[in-house]
Amino acid sequence: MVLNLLAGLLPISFIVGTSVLLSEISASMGEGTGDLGAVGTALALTVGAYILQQVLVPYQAAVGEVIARRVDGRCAHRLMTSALARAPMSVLERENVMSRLGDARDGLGRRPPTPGEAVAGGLTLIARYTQLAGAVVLIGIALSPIAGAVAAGTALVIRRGQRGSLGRLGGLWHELSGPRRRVTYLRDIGTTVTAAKEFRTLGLIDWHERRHRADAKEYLAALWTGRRRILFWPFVGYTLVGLAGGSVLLVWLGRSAAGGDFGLLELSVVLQAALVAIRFGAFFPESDVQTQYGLNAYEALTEFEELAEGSQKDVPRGSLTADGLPRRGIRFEQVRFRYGEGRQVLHGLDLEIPAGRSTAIVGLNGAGKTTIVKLLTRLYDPEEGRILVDGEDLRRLDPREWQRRLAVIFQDYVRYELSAGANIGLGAPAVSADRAALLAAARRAGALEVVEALPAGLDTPLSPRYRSGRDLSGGQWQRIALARAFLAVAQGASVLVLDEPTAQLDVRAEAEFYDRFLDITGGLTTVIISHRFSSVRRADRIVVVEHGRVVEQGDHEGLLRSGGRYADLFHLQARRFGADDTGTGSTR
Ligand SMILES: Nc1ncnc2c1ncn2[C@@H]1O[C@H](COP(=O)(O)OP(=O)(O)OP(=O)(O)O)[C@@H](O)[C@H]1O
Repeated sequence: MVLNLLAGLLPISFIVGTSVLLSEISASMGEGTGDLGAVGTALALTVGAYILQQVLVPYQAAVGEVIARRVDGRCAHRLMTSALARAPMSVLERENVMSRLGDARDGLGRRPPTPGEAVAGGLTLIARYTQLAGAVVLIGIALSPIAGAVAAGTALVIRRGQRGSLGRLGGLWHELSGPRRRVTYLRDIGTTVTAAKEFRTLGLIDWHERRHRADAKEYLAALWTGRRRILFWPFVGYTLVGLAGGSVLLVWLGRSAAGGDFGLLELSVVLQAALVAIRFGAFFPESDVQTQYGLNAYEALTEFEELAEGSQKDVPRGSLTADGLPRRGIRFEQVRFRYGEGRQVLHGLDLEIPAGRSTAIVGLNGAGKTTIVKLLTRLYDPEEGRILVDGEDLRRLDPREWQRRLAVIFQDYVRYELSAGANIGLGAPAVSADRAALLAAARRAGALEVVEALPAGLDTPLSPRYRSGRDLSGGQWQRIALARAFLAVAQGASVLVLDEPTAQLDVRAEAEFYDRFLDITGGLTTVIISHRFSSVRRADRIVVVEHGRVVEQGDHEGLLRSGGRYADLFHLQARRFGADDTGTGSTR
């Protein structure tokens, strides 16, 4: 408050100082003799007020930053304690409460400027530099060209100091991105409803508070030490340059005026022009932060584009049509694959997926089942070996066309915060407005009763964050996702790939799903992935994957008879889940 009071009063002192200065000079000019003493006092008052004002501005900014951090910290703390610990869950899950919680969370996030703001801020520099050029010309004409050069030099040196320090600050910001992400993550997770459930039941609220506080302290300490290192001494240095240049100009001006070298008009012009030049050392709120940080985002964007596009060249983009494929089948031949520099996931995998039949891929966690789907969908390509579709290398097919032949539901499919209809419609955007098609797909997937129980049927938003929105249970979501896949099938996809399609269904729904599955998918090429052996026994072919290789394949009866890995795991799971292990009964 004191700083701000002073910041308000100093410009007034400055006005008084300059007015006294002008009147002293005009009086001395009227008398014909220059009273250097009176002019000097007025000049000292003016310059003093000006210097103090310049020095106060950074303090005002620094104290402002401390206040902002403390108030934000306090608000974030209040938000987190209410969300995590105090508000009853039933209240937290209400649409209007969630929406206010989201607004508060978003409002507390520090948003760096965008590249667009950098461009807009950069344009305002034209005004600043035009103003400087005009001021230099005026000083040059009214006082002397050398004084003009001093004004220009001083302005540019302090400007460079300001901008250079800000640039180095950008580097520090980048360096601290890891710790900053951790603090932001902890703050955000502390204000989400899902975390609130776990944090309460696991008793993590105190842990979270301590962790957030400690991480925030560590991050801010590093940020502020770095800032002081980067900003303080350069600021002192450049300010001294500014003061020296400014003082030279003002003293020169005072002497010339007092000596009667020029009149009131010139004095007023030069005084104001000199101040424009000196002010060039100040921080430009309309452009500096914007151009610095907005460009950080732009640099990250271009670097990302280079990396992404550079590596895109390595990915073959085939052009053969995938229309009607596969007619005979898909074959993985000696496929080897690893994610990035990680360990080998597929070790020479050979796999047949006959067209028009159902293939189940079973195996324990981490065996590589989902990886097979990612290769089949061309999200990745094999490191060695190849995948053939009717004998043609998958890499030679147009990838978009091939992907349209597939209807895939990944294990971690997305639960879109859109209406139930849109969630199903995303399976085939071309018919997403066709309600009959959506309902038919829902019926096929066993999702019709889920849709019908919703207050606005297909139009109900599937998120409690919207008015009259509803959340679904895990199993109900899975049926909606299945309906999405069936819509794609109805629109021409011929390979249906389901990764753990029943993982979240209850036992009865799972049994029902598999009992009906073969009937509703007759004639399609289907690939079902599961780690539950009993559920896929009716598939035409069962492939057992272990450590990235196919270790056994055949039908259920044959695999049981051979007494190998499938039989072992099937019996083990059957005993564990209480299922009838003769291969004919249903899950109890
Ligand atoms: N994006 C990835 N980056 C690095 N490694 C990965 C990635 N995805 C999977 N892996 C690794 O690849 C291996 C096989 O994973 P995959 O998801 O194919 O197994 P899975 O058989 O489908 O397992 P689950 O039954 O648990 O779903 C695992 O060891 C996993 O850690």
